[in-house]
Amino acid sequence: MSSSGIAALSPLVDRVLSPVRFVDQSSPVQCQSESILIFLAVPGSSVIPMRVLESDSISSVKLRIQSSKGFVVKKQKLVFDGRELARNESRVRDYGVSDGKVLHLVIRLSDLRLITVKTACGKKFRFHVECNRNVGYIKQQIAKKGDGFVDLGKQRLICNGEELDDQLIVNDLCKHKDAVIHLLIRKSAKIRSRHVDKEFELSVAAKEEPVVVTGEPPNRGVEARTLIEPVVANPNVELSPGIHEMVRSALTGLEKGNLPVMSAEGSGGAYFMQDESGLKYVAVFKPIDEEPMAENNPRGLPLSLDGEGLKRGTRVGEGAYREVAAYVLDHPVNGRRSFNSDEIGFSGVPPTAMVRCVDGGEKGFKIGSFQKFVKNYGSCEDMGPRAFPVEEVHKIAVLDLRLANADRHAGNMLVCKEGEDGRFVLVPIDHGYCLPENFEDCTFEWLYWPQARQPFNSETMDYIRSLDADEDINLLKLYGWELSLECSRTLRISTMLLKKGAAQGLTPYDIGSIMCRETLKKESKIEKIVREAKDAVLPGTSENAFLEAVAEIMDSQLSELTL
Ligand SMILES: Nc1ncnc2c1ncn2[C@@H]1O[C@H](COP(=O)(O)OP(=O)(O)OP(=O)(O)O)[C@@H](O)[C@H]1O
Repeated sequence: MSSSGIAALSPLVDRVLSPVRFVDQSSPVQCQSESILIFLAVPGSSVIPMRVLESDSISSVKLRIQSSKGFVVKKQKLVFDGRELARNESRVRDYGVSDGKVLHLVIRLSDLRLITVKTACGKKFRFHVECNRNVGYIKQQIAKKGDGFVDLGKQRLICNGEELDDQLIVNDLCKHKDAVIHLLIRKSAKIRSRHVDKEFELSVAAKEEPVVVTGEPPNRGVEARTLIEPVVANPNVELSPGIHEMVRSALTGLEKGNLPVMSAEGSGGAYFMQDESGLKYVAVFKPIDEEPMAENNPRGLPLSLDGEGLKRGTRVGEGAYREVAAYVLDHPVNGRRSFNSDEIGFSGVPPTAMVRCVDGGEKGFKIGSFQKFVKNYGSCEDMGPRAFPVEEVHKIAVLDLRLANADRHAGNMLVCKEGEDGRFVLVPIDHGYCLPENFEDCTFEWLYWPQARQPFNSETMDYIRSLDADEDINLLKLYGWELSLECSRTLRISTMLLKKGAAQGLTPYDIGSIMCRETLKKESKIEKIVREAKDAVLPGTSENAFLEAVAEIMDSQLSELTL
């Protein structure tokens, strides 16, 4: 990768990222007038100006960020005006992005190290490097950023008495806690390096002294004094032994001093809780106050102005409830989810509960979802979908269709292996945006997979037939979450669509295509059905009568479709 591949996020930005394209000679004026200057805000650094065309697709903008800044497209999340620019094929202007606007870029936290170089005479400059850069690259940056005062050829980096090879990776430098690194320039100067939170600090000093580099991953929010307990709104709900065991194990881990480790991925705070041995993760804790656009979000996302979450029809601070709801509603094949059973659900959502975690912060505690950690081989983002068994894809499709999930991207399906033949098993995670108030942002990664075009098998059909949205709403109420009218309407309509569609022999693809918008601006078939039903009933009509109107319109649309 070229040297421009780093996030050189100094206040003096080297150059504006400008669009590279084949210009249509016949309409140069139009092309120019579309060009706008936007700014990328990246946590912990100054903004990056970027020139784009309003007609650029989101994927092409991400590609340009990748080629000039090095952040892999798959790991980027762009947020504008409180909304994730989730549809890669949509255009910049579709999301209302115009000249001078700021886009927030969320990337993997652990991928960056902020390097601060201080000279003996007080000169200071900073730059970022990614963990996968090597020592030679750091030297280049020091030479470049230091206005040539540190000649490339005269830099030497020493660790444990041995000169570091230029090929050594930054991540390996920070691997061992308390590693001591000397960076020598000519004979007399040296650079002191220190790993502070996610920063990796180097300071050039006149005489040599050993300094400490810690290789700790960034860790924020949850601190050493943390203790955990389940939160149950209804005293009659007895949590299952498996959930108690998960909490107990994380608690023992904390008591032993095994602190939560912040995940590098995701747009909210997610912490891996360790067991007593410190060798195993047992759970993932996602505090409410660190959700995207919540007050303590650690990924640099701004506060939501109107309380709406990153996806339309969701609320900031409700993500943890939705996570728990997805588990509670994931009924086992042979019956309903019951409080004190650990039976795995049809779709395999890992056991999830609400917990309260005492911490050293201002409030003294954090509340959030607590989900069993699932050992995995990566996510569906890391491999093509062809190898996944059809029923594995269908079980996730059923869950997403029932819950109108607005965040089923490939990174939210973990890939595991089972049995002696190493059969692939998919585990759905991250349900903070399920059961939205409307269908606007529903997107399903699996929709484009070949398995989605296969019919449901008989076991899945039986399961779908057994679903009952009213029962589900009552179950959630028992757990302490009374769904709003809008969210319960979503659950009722999506369950209705799944049941009716499956009964008519439609595939997950067919049903998913009714639920998801084809493009950002074009309403989906389900939205159209809901709109027509609203138009058809009189104001003040009961919810049941409204749902009957939805059912009637849905029936006629489905029969048109099957014809
Ligand atoms: N139950 C789990 N078992 C194992 N790993 C998990 C689990 N839940 C989450 N993770 C890991 O933690 C990371 C962050 O979690 P998650 O995706 O739920 O966070 P998020 O902030 O909601 O992300 P997103 O930006 O996708 O909405 C995931 O990428 C995944 O690697």
